[in-house]
Amino acid sequence: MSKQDNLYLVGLMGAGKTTVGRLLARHYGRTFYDSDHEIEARTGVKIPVIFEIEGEAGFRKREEAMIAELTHLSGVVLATGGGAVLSQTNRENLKNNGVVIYLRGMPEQLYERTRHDRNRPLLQTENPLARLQELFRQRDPLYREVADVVVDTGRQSVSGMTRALYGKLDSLTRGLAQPDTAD
Ligand SMILES: Nc1ncnc2c1ncn2[C@@H]1O[C@H](COP(=O)(O)OP(=O)(O)OP(=O)(O)O)[C@@H](O)[C@H]1O
Ligand SMILES: O=C(O)C1=C[C@@H](O)[C@@H](O)[C@H](O)C1
Ligand SMILES: [Mg+2]
Repeated sequence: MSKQDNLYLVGLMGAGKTTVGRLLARHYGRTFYDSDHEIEARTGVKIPVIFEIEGEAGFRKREEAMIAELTHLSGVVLATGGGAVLSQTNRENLKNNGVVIYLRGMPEQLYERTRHDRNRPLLQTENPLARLQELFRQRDPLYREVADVVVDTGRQSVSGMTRALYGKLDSLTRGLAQPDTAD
């Protein structure tokens, strides 16, 4: 398996990893996985319940095992959980087995996108914007460390961002990608 066989998305909560990941998978004819969804499917409960029962540390263990499993597959687009890059093992698995795309959003914008959603336990605080700012400071260097491509989500729409990505990725994955040019 070579690095070009897979595409991995990293970035903070609300960056668009799941949304953009699905579109990339369809475009390149690859199988889409979302590590958060796989963990939920495997445990039969939502992520906030895992945090409640096992704490963040318990969730991170499950996440590490899941990322290891998913980065051993070939021909996939993988949307990772926002905190996956905290683990060095995950960072190595991601860097070694796929082209890593960092969807880079600013905390203020991510706050707007996530404020009505209750499924992100780390944002269930009095001041979720301050939490996103803190997470951005901690994690931006880690996302950059693993990334082959950095895309600022800025004010771009999902479709604008995905189109810009096709151009960058086609040169990185030349010969291996099988774009479905219909979208
Ligand atoms: N570029 C964008 N412009 C506007 N809205 C966006 C953009 N990207 C994502 N969104 C919206 O933001 C919300 C969060 O996106 P999404 O769930 O894909 O993020 P995520 O990175 O997978 O987050 P998490 O790490 O929490 O799983 C969704 O409602 C999505 O439609
Ligand atoms: O940023 C994070 O640490 C998280 C992001 C989500 O994708 C989930 O993996 C979980 O809510 C933790
Ligand atoms: Mg997601």
